[in-house]
Amino acid sequence: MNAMDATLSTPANAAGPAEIRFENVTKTFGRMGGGDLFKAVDDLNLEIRPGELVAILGKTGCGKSTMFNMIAGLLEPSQGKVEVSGHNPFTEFNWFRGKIAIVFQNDRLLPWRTAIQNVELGLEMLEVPKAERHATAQRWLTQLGLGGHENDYPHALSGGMRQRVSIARAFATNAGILLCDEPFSALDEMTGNRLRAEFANLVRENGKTAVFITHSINEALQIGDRIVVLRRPAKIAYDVKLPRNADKAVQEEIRLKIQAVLSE
Ligand SMILES: Nc1ncnc2c1ncn2[C@@H]1O[C@H](COP(=O)(O)OP(=O)(O)OP(=O)(O)O)[C@@H](O)[C@H]1O
Repeated sequence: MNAMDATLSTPANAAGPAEIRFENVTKTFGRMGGGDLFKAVDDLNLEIRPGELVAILGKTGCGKSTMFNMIAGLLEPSQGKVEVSGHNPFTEFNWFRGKIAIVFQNDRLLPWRTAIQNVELGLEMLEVPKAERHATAQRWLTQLGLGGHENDYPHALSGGMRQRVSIARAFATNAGILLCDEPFSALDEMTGNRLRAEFANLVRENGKTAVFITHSINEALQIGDRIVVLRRPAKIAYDVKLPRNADKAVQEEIRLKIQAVLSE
């Protein structure tokens, strides 16, 4: 199978209407002190289906975070439309409570709360009763291999363990959509590889839709059902669906194509 064929294969769990949709989206920013508007996203069209794990790859400053922030409802498009589950994430911010979870590069744990209290945080905000949120947090910490560390404070945990806590926190809220901004890039290679594989399995087993921002072609190949490469300002330069367990030759072909697109 060549990369061309790979674009035709759809992940088995990706179906139905788009969960995340960018329709002719442009985002411009005003420069400090006036002057011309700066375009970070340029007439972007993108549809992500339920259950897809999409790696978004692009050079620094190509608008990945701007896209991410529009999905999360933190930024409004200057033109065009962003829809998530059929709703407008910017104007219907309250509707999205508990429906989107974010995992950042930095674990963003609260240092004065234990691991389990950090996982419970999102559930507290959703007003889940105490006993239920405790049991849910416990279950996700155990699932992430942190049984026995529930009462440890973040400073007592390694970087990989802290990122496990933040992943447990994201899954515990039961949000259907996960937004991940380079969550493993600050970890050493072995820890990152292990956690990346576990994370991808959890996303698939739990039927989540995930958008995963990365700078790394290897990471995108390892994790994505689909890889979207952006040019600057953000516009799709290449969009490929990866067959599950793609063989080395297919991966290599896709890697070369991504390298070529990124060097344009
Ligand atoms: N609030 C803002 N005001 C002005 N310019 C901004 C703002 N936010 C982002 N930009 C600019 O828009 C462009 C895209 O930024 P963005 O952070 O989305 O890129 P990125 O692909 O996530 O970058 P990186 O890979 O370095 O994280 C950059 O040139 C950035 O300087």
